[in-house]
Amino acid sequence: MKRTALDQTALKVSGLYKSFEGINVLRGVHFTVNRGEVVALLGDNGAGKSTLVQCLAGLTQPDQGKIQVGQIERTICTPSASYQAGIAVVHQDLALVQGLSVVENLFLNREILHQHRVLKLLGWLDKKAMARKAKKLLQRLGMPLININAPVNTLSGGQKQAVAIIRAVYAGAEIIVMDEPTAALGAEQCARLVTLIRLLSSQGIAIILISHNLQQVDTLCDRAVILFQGQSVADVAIDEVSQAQLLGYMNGIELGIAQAS
Ligand SMILES: Nc1ncnc2c1ncn2[C@@H]1O[C@H](COP(=O)(O)OP(=O)(O)OP(=O)(O)O)[C@@H](O)[C@H]1O
Repeated sequence: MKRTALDQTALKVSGLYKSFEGINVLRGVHFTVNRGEVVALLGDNGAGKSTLVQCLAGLTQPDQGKIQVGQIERTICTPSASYQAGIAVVHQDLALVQGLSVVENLFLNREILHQHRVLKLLGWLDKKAMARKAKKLLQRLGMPLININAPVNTLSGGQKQAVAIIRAVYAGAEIIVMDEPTAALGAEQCARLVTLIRLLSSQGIAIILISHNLQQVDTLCDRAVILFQGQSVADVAIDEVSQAQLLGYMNGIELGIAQAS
C-alpha cells in the first residue's frame, strides 16, 4: 500500500447490472473503496467504466444492484442525489462556469450570505467571507497561487482541474471520481495534481481514478479494480501486480478469456 488507507468503507458497489436496448453493458460489478484509498478503475475501451461512473453520478440508473456510501445504502437517481450522498464526479469537461471567477465557482449554489440579519434576508452575499474561505481552502489544498478573482477560463488546465476538485471538497464530497484527470495536462501540472490527490487521500477522502496511464496508476494508486466486458474481474493491490499483469486483466488474457495475439 502506498499510504495508510483508513479501514472504513467509503463506497461499496454490489452486483451492479445495466443494459441499454438489450445490450448488457454492466454484468455484475462489485468493489469496495475505503476512506483515504486511491483506487484505479481500469478496463479496455467499452469495458463499462463510463457507464459505472454514470450510475455513481446519478446520470443513469442501474437495473439491479446496490450502492452503499459509508454505511448507508443509497438510491442515486439524480446528480444532486449523488452529490448529497457525498460522491463527486470530476469529468473531463469539468462543469465549471467559464465566465465566473474561481471564488464564484467554488461557492456556486453554496454562497455564504451576509451575517447582517436584514442583508441576509435580502440575499446579500458575504463576498469577503467567501474570499477568505476560498484563500484558506486553496492554501490548505496546496494551490495558494491560484488567483481567486480570475475567471476560470483564464486558468491553465491543471488549475481548472484543481478548482473543480476543491469545489467538490468544499461541497463535502467523501468520494471523488476522476475521469482521466491528467489526460490533457503537462508534466508539471500532472505533478501538482498528483500532490493534490495524495493530500485529499491523507485527509480521508476516497479517490476513484479512471486512467489508461498504467505508469501513473502504479505510482499513485493503492489498488486497481478491473472491468472486463462489464464485469469486475480483478481487484488487486498495486504493489502486488506488474503493469503487464494489469494489461492482461484488462484484455482478458490474464483471465484465460482472450487469446494473446
Ligand atoms: N446509452 C447507451 N446506449 C447504448 N449502448 C451504450 C450506451 N452507453 C454505453 N453503451 C455501450 O456500453 C459499452 C460500454 O461503454 P462505456 O462507455 O461504459 O465503456 P468505457 O469502459 O467507459 O469505454 P471507454 O474507455 O472507451 O470510454 C459500449 O459498448 C457502449 O457502446
